[in-house]
Amino acid sequence: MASVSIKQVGKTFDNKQDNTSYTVFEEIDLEVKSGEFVSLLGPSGCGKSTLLNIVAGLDQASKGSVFVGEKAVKGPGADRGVVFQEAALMPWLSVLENVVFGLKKQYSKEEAKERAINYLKLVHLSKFIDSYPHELSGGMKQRVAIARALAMDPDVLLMDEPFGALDEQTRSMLHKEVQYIWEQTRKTILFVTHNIRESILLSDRIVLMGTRPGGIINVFDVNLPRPRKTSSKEFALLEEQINEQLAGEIEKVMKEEMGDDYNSQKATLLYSSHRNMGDHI
Ligand SMILES: Nc1ncnc2c1ncn2[C@@H]1O[C@H](COP(=O)(O)OP(=O)(O)OP(=O)(O)O)[C@@H](O)[C@H]1O
Repeated sequence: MASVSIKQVGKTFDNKQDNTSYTVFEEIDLEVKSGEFVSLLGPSGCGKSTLLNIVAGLDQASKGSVFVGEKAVKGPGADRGVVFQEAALMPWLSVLENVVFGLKKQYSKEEAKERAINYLKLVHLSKFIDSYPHELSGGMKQRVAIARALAMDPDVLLMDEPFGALDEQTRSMLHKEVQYIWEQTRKTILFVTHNIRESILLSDRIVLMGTRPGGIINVFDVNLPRPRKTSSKEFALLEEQINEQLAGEIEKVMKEEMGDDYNSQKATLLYSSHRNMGDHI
């Protein structure tokens, strides 16, 4: 297990074609403690994925640095496992072979197989180890992707909207699964979502990001006992609080994007009746 320290990280994308640049965020400071589950929540385009990719070493910060434990992030590494919205499994390999694939360098054939089977057990896919990706549902594919990441025994699990493309029931089942996995493994988890409920259900802390200028606008501690009930009064209260702040951010973005076409009444109608703003941001 290891902590993640994001220190004064800024990111600017340069567009060489027209010599312009776009600063996503100027300076982000965030400390994710060892074993902590932290969600990044915010409107579309605020830079959640960009920040996660920088921590993953898939993208480079324009300034600042990221540490996993004591080690500075210089690129992708086995200490960080990443799960994306799409499972990206190799279709010509079975479920077992997909998980074994990344383990071949580090482990003997037998060890890799045993390890893969254990992690597929953890995500409750023992019965499907010989199936091929096209025979699996979207939720099952994501469970394979999670097993594949965990089998490498990373210190940190980075998840970028892992359930964003799934239906509500499957998503809800996978929430339970992730909580179970987190309790079993106590990995440090950084989780990108635009779903308020999902973030309250799963996280110890929710980092709310804003846009233009991008950055952290608030951090919410979720001091609710697990497993969390969406029907509880405390849950609803926190949801309302986050919703209010997020709605303000979204309105700001819409105003900028629409300019004179922006109609605040219309926007309020569109957004305010949805507590779970997941589909709208
Ligand atoms: N490679 C790139 N080149 C130029 N701009 C980029 C690049 N990647 C991302 N951006 C821009 O950076 C901003 C942040 O993008 P990012 O995908 O991190 O946001 P996000 O909060 O994850 O959004 P979403 O919830 O829609 O996935 C966006 O305005 C996006 O257009």
